[in-house]
Amino acid sequence: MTDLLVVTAVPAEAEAVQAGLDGSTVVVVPVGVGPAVAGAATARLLAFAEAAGRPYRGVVSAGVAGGFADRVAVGDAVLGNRSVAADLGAESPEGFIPIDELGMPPELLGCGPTVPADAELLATLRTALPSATVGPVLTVNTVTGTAASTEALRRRHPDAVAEAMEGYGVAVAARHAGVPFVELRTISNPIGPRDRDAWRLGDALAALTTAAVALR
Ligand SMILES: O=C(O)c1cccc(C(=O)CC[C@H]2O[C@@H](n3cnc4c(=O)[nH]cnc43)[C@H](O)[C@@H]2O)c1
Repeated sequence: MTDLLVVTAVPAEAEAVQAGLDGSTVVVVPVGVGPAVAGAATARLLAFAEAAGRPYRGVVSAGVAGGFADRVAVGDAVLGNRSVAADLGAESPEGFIPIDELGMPPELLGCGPTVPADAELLATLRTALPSATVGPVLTVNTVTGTAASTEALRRRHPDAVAEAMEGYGVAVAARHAGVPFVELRTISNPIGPRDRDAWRLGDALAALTTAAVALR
C-alpha cells in the first residue's frame, strides 16, 4: 500500500499527529501557515512522490482550528465534508461576494471556492472516528476576531463547523494531483472576539493525537 500524506501548519501539530500513529504508512509534514504556503508545499510533495513512482493514496490537512461555539466545543474533533475558501471574493457595500458570483469565466476559477472531501476517505475516517463532528471547514487568511465578522461568517456559512487557515489550499493541490483529500481538525478555541489566552492548544493537540489513531 502507498503512503497517506498528512500536512499540518506547524511542527507541534505534526508531532501530535505522529504521536497517534504506530509506524504505519503515514507521512506527516509541517508545511506552514496559510492556504498559499500549505497549497504550494503540498503540491510539491505530491509531485515528488508521483515522480518517484510512489504517489500518495490520500492527503489529509490536519491541525487545530477555531470552532463555531454552537456546533463544537474545545477539544472536539472535526472532519470536513468540504473545505471552503471563505474570504475568496470581493467586499461590497451590500456585503461579501464569493469569487464564483463575480461573473468571472468558470475556467479562471479552478476548483471554485469549495472543494468537497473525497467521499471514500471521509467515510473511512468517519467510521474510525465516530465522535467527530462532520461539516464544512472554512479556510481564512485572517483569523476571525470580532463578533461582527463571526456573525457575518455564520450568516454566509450556516452549516460550517470550524475555521482554519490551510485546508482549501491543500485541497486544491490534492485536486490538481488527482489525489483524495480530507480535512481533520481539533478545536483549540471558539471563533469570536480575539482572546489568545483562551486558546487551549494543549487540549487540541492531545485531541489531535487521539484523532490521529483513525489515520492508521
Ligand atoms: O505555539 C504553539 O505551540 C502552537 C502549537 C500548535 C499550533 C499553533 C498555532 O499557532 C496554530 C495555527 C493554526 O491553527 C489554526 N487555527 C486555530 N484556531 C484558528 C482560528 O480560530 N481561526 C483560524 N485558524 C485557526 C490555523 O490553521 C493556523 O494555521 C501554535
